[in-house]
Amino acid sequence: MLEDDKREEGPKDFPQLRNDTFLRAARGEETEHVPVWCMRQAGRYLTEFREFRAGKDFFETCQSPEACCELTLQPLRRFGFDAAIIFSDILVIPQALGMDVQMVAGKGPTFPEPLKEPEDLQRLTAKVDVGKELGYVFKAITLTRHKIEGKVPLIGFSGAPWTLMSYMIEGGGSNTHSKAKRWLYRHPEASHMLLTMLTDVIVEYLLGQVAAGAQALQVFESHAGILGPVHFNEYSLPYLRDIARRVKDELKEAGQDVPMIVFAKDAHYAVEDLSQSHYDVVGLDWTIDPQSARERTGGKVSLQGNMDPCALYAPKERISDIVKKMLEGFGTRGYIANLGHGVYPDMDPENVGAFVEAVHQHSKQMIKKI
Ligand SMILES: Cc1c2[nH]c(c1CCC(=O)O)Cc1[nH]c(c(CCC(=O)O)c1C)Cc1[nH]c(c(CCC(=O)O)c1C)Cc1[nH]c(c(C)c1CCC(=O)O)C2
Repeated sequence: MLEDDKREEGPKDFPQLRNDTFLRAARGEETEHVPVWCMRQAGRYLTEFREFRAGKDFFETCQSPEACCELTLQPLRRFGFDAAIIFSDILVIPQALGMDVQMVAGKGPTFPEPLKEPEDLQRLTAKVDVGKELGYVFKAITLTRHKIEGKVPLIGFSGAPWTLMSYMIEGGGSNTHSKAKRWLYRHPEASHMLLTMLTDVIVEYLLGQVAAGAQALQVFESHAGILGPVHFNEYSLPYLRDIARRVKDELKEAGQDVPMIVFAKDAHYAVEDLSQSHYDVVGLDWTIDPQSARERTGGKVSLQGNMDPCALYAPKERISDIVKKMLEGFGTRGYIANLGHGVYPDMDPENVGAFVEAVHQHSKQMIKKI
């Protein structure tokens, strides 16, 4: 028994993958149905999640591989998702850089001492030992890859540089992001310095996740929308590209091909550029029409998204109709169904289940007719 347990610890001898529709769709290959998963599929809308998290600190939960594994698996026990995303948070990177981040109930992530001026960059750890600081995420991924028993692929993720930079300067959520944008206008050099530092850590972090067992990677640029096209092109896109290129180059050398997804929320103006930024999949929020996204990306990449998370408040029959239209807009090839952002905490889990079933049912029928 002890030997078995020990064997389970390493990032090798993983159970064979039984459902690879998500990976095939990411590569633009044919599938029997359109794969589906939801951002924030592990979350407070599930009673079992709330029970498990009750009374525990959020980031302590993130630091426990066993807890992350359990929370990642919870939604798979309920719904027929075609992929799982490791339970963690994008803000573990600022923590690895030496910043204090707390999750405050009712307020969200909070940095007691955010970066105020360029001198504050000196407070950040210059050379982060990613294996040491974020090894708990790698352990969570390895453990989950074993416990998921090959049911579906496991997605690793990271926040993108600009989104992390904006949290580190704002100190938490913000409507205007004016403190972080002030840096872009007033301290462009220091901004690029910070974004470069973050990019270096993110590349190593994503590669570490793959070495630990992640079968796909998603990069969240959740705060893209606050940047206009000019700032996006200067402060987001080059770093997103650099991340994909460096991760892919490194993996190629090792003979590995791990699909990468970029999700730049509210960056509809950048969809063409994102489709040529070395990612396999472009994730979309609901503000962009599926058919026009297809036309604008010209079949160069797979697409993921993009039902309005609020559409899950609709009655189940209506959800089914909305899903059907979405599938018709995207087409069934090179497409991964998802919401345009995370599942909201007050969502009825049954409606999430209805979404998953509708994607499978309609897409199977559509593919049969082709
Ligand atoms: C911006 C961002 C964060 N974290 C993340 C993003 C990018 C995606 C996005 O745009 O939403 C990424 C994230 N956070 C979480 C995941 C886990 C995997 C999954 O999607 O199921 C992922 C992929 C767990 C989480 N991260 C968080 C929760 C909810 C809090 C809890 O469990 O107690 C979960 C399930 C907390 C969190 N963490 C963050 C916020 C804004 C919040 C919400 C705060 C609140 O609503 O109170 C930062």
